[in-house]
Amino acid sequence: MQKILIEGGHPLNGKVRINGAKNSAVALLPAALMADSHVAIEGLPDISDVYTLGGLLEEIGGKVSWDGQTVHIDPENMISMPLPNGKVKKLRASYYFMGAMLGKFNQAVIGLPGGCHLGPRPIDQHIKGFEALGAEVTNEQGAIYIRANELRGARIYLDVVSVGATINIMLAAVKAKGKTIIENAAKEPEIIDVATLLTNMGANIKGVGTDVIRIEGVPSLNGCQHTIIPDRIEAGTYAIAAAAQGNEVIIDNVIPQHLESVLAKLEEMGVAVEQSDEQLYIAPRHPLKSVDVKTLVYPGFPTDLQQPFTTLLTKAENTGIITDTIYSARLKHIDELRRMNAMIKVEGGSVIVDGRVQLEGARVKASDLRAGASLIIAGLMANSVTEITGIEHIDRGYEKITEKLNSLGANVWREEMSEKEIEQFQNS
Ligand SMILES: CC(=O)N[C@H]1[C@@H](OP(=O)(O)OP(=O)(O)OC[C@H]2O[C@@H](n3ccc(=O)[nH]c3=O)[C@H](O)[C@@H]2O)O[C@H](CO)[C@@H](O)[C@@H]1O
Ligand SMILES: C=C(OP(=O)(O)O)C(=O)O
Repeated sequence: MQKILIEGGHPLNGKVRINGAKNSAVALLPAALMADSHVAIEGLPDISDVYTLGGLLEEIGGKVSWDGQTVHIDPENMISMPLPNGKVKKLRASYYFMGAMLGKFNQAVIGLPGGCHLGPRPIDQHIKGFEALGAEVTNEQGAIYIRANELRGARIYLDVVSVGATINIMLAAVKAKGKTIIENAAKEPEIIDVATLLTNMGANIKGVGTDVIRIEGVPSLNGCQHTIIPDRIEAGTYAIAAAAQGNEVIIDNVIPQHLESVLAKLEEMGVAVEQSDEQLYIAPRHPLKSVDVKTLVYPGFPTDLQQPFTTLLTKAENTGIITDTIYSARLKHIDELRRMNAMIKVEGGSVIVDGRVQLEGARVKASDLRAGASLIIAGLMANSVTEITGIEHIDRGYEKITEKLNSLGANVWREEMSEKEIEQFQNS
């Protein structure tokens, strides 16, 4: 088991390249199982979530191989097999095996997903969608059993705008007989990316990126080649790190439109932001102004950048307020930031962050992926060494984070934890 150490205070300069989007990758891989023949996906990020899902595809008989940046999936020998335990519990996106296997085999048995603990994360809207398509769904001892004689298109109104439910219903519906309409659908770029893959496989999907998605079922899906979109959350994390501790940072391989809400907030704080087709240039002008942030569904400010942004606000000149309307309990970073000298209060569902604080290095624990990102940024800003445990969460979503930060001038490294440290970590 390893920890990450950061000697803070070094200014960030230079260029960092962003990899393929985690939240696309984790849906593209299960989607690939629906094809009748070989699927190649280019640019998947080198992160543990991708390997976990690759392992699940292999468990059901798929052949998965890497050729540099491209992952090849041969689904010919895949079979309908229950996946109640093991890898499915390691991440959230294993729930996409529900929609994909239901769509392909008319049945699926999948353990309840793991992933970041952000407060309650129900999947009632996924289930509502599967049932509307004609499936019977039961929850037996922590696994979801889904069976259908035949899937038939349906009109489905999502009571909550959900990324996962939108993608899962899309997966289950692409081969269903007739027309499916998903209303109040989520509009995240990753949903468009998954729909692009499915369309390349022969699916008939219209309206992705709007809140009404129309799907005409097709009898079969062929293999194809697909290139993943860049990770807007990874790009946003580096943009926030650059605003906090940078001089001039260029973020390469990014779609700037995917980050408009975040870039607007950075500009409001006085950060110089320039955009070109595939790059962002970020240069902070201190002192940074305080801002208030409310997370919303896309194209609003993403909940996945709420925790990193909290860290940035500790450096602003006044008090900033962050309200997460998607996951109001996504707060596990706060006590850890307080250990680093941050002055943060939680009041009435909002996080109130005092600026003008010099963060200090401390021993802290990442309890979820973006809490980890917020602590890494705090470590870069702190005036001594920060030790972060729980880094398996960070490795779920950030490719080569220590190498990338060091290439920007940071001093970040990994160390093996001693037995005593592991014991303390496990008991904490
Ligand atoms: C693998 C992946 O893509 N993860 C992302 C995905 O998670 P995930 O797909 O799990 O998040 P959702 O968009 O589904 O959740 C949005 C909100 O809807 C609620 N909800 C969701 C489904 C449901 O059936 N019932 C229900 O009430 C959730 O509790 C939450 O409050 O979108 C989140 C919101 O942008 C991001 O933080 C996660 O990084
Ligand atoms: C919450 C996240 O991931 P997951 O949904 O996979 O837990 C995230 O990427 O910030």
